[in-house]
Amino acid sequence: MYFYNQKKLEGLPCDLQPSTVFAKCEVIAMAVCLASPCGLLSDEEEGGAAVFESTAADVGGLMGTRFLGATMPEVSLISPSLEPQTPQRETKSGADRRGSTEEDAGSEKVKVYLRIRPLTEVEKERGEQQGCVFMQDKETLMLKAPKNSYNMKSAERGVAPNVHRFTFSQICGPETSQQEFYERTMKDMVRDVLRGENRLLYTYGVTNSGKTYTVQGMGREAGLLPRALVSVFRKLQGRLYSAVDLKPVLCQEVRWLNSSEVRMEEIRRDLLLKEEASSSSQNSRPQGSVSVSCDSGIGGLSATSYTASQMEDSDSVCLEADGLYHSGGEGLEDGVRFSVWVSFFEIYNEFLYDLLEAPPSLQPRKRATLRLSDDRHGNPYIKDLTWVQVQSAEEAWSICPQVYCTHLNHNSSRSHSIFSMRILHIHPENDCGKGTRISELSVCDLAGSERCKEQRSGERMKEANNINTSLHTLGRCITALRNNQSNRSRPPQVVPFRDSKLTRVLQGFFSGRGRSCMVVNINPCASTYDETLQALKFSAIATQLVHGPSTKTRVAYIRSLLRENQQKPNESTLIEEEEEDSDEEEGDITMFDSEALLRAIDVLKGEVQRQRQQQEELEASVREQVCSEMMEIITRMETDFSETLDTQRALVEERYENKIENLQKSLKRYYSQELEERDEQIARLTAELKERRGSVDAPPVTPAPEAPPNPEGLRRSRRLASTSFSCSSSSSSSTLSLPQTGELDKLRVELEQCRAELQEKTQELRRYQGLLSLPAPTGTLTAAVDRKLEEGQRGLRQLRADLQRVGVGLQAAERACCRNTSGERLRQALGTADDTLAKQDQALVELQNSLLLVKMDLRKKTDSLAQLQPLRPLTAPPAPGSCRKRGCEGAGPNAENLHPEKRPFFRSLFPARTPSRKGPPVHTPSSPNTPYARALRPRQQTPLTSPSPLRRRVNY
Ligand SMILES: Nc1ncnc2c1ncn2[C@@H]1O[C@H](COP(=O)(O)OP(=O)(O)OP(=O)(O)O)[C@@H](O)[C@H]1O
Repeated sequence: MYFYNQKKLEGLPCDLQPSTVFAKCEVIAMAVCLASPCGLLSDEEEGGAAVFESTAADVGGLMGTRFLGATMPEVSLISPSLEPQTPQRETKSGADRRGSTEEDAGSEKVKVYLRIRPLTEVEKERGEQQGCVFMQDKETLMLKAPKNSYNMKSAERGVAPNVHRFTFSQICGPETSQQEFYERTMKDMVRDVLRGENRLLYTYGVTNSGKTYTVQGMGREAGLLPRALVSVFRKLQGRLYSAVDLKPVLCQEVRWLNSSEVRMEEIRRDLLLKEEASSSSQNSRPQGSVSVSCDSGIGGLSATSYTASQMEDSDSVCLEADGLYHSGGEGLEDGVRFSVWVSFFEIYNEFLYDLLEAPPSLQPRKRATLRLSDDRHGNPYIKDLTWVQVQSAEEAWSICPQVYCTHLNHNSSRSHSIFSMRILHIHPENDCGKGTRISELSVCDLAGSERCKEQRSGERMKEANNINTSLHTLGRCITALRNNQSNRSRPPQVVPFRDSKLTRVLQGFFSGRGRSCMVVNINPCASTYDETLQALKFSAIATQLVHGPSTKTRVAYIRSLLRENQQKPNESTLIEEEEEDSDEEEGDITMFDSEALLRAIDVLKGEVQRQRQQQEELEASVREQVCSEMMEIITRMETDFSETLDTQRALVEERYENKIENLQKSLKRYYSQELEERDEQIARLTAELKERRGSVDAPPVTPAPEAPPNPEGLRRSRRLASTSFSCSSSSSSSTLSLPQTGELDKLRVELEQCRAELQEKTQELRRYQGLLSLPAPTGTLTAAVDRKLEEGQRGLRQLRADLQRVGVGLQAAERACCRNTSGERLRQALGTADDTLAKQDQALVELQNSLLLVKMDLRKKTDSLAQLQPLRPLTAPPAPGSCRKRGCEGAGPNAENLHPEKRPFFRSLFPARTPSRKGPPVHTPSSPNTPYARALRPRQQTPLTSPSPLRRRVNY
């Protein structure tokens, strides 16, 4: 939003792409900061200033501070060059650079000088200096924010650094004299101007920083301008063109004046000089010999009646003679005569005023404004600006200081004032001024930046706004120029010269028609620290500017263009002539006639056309190439994608097939185990039941010697193996049921044996009963036992039927499991099987209970028999294989304490036949080895467990 608004302010398009926006950020940030010369230092500006500083020091710094959220550097650094200056480069700024001003054109940085003025007496008394300005070395200045400054407040909030470092081409401290400063700054410029170059020097600084002192001077300390004038005229001594018939017009053209015009020019000059002389004498008379305000202090310059001592002093402030002067015009073109013309105007509230228009006494009350126009080459010039030919430095100064005084009194440096000196280089053979070259030296004293908030009245506020607007525009122009220079790969940015009068007037010096140099004035007072800081930031951009190509470069370029166009014979002669000229002397664009320039333009047009066509062809081929490459990439991507998709699909399918298979296997295994367990359980129960039933008739048996190895594991492994091999076919059910059927048959046979044995025993028992003539209760007991046995047999039959049903159900479940893995159906089948098994369990439990009851009855019966034993007649021979022979000592009193299930069934049933020998029961060959007895032996060791839950669901 911030940038959007700024762009609207700047008139930039708002539909920029993000990348473009970021590219523009730097410019905008700088523009925002450059708006600060108004002195309105808000907190936001301080934040923006930090952005600016980082930008100036390092292009990446902008993102670093503002956008990437990097921490604020403690010290900001602003340098004229992005790269550190090498010592080689520094040494070049000396005498070596003289005479080679153009050799590195296009790469040399714009010179920015800093001048720190000393404190005045008043300021010293006020205790102004608080150590906020340090000269680190001749090129580096350190600023440290004083306590009450805005900058310090911002620094305390962490939004701006409180120490700033600026680097300049050269820093001149308070002790630097006017002469020294002139030599460092203006001397070379004067030399270049006399050689035909255009030069601009402009001073910038806050109010009361010493700009006027630097340009004009004070008292006997002459400033840069009077020194430059003196230097020029001394160097041109004896070479001046005294006639007034050649006059500079438009931007940089010369016009031949007719006699009446010459006369008019002479009258104007006389009037100005006379007026100046009279005003000076008026000024001097009441003030006596002390003419401070208008006195240049330079010997020979002032036309006013100075005292003798002043003149002497003035003479002593003589400019140091340079090489050109000593050689009596050495370095100047031979035979060329020079005509010097001066103009002076100001830009006040964005209006141009001619300060040489007419003597003040002749001026109407309301001053006329001047208009800016463009010549046929598009160069701006001030229409109707007064140019006065001067024959000496005194004449030039006699006009200008007078106007300076007026100007100062009138506007008090609230305008930008520009003094220009045009030197016509007149060749004696050139008729009517043809081929006359013009060079120009301009000195611009920019208005000081001021705080708008201190300008309470409307007029002052307007002045300050206009000053700041023009300075802001100057800053934008410099920024745009710098961007164009530093980023040649991008299309050039439009430099907004037309946005203010000041930049439009100075445009030529920034766009190749000459060179500029900036002088920054500061005062070391703590009270103006914030304004000083802003002024330095403003100047920091200028330090990064590079001089544009000089006029000579342009001339050479035009010549090269014309050389390309040599096909036409008549043109070649012309070019030869021009080449001869060029060998002779380099000139500026005015040396070409219009035909040659038009031809050059045609060549350029053709070149533009050719390049455009080339670009179009290149673009078309690039587009085609990009399209085909993109298509290739897209096709490759499609293929890769479909391949990946197929692979993924196959993988997923395989994974799920494996999962299903595993699930089926695990289900099969689970239900096979379940079936096996059930089978075994049923078999065990059946066997137990048979054994129980058999034991009713069987004689007491000795405990089984050692239980045979549990066939359960073998059976299970056998069944598992058969299950795994038999897979899901129905054959698995037959495989499972075959051994079961055989066993059942076997059991049935054994059961029949047991039954027969039981019947035999029953008969024997009845015989005994008959012998004993037992009372009724015994018969009742026997009947109860019989009844119970019958019940047990019924239960057994029932159990068998149930078992068959369960087997069928389980087989059906097995088939369902293997055929269809549908969980629901499987669960239903399992539920049914579970129910059946539960019922069977219940029936078994009931059967067990019945057996227990039978056992209890039998025990009672046995007890009764034991009581009746002494009453039995000894005549009766013992039956073969009776209990007496088998021995049942272990079933004595100890046996009574055992659990009914754990006591030997037949021993408890027939205790009378238990052998009397002690020790563990021994399995004798005579012991009955019925299936029931065999089944009973392991049961005696392993009591029947309660029915386990039949269902263990698999969680999946
Ligand atoms: N280098 C210097 N040596 C001694 N005194 C100086 C120097 N520079 C400036 N001064 C003094 O500082 C005061 C202010 O200078 P000056 O009037 O030139 O400032 P300014 O920037 O032109 O102000 P304004 O913008 O208001 O015109 C003057 O009294 C001047 O004599």
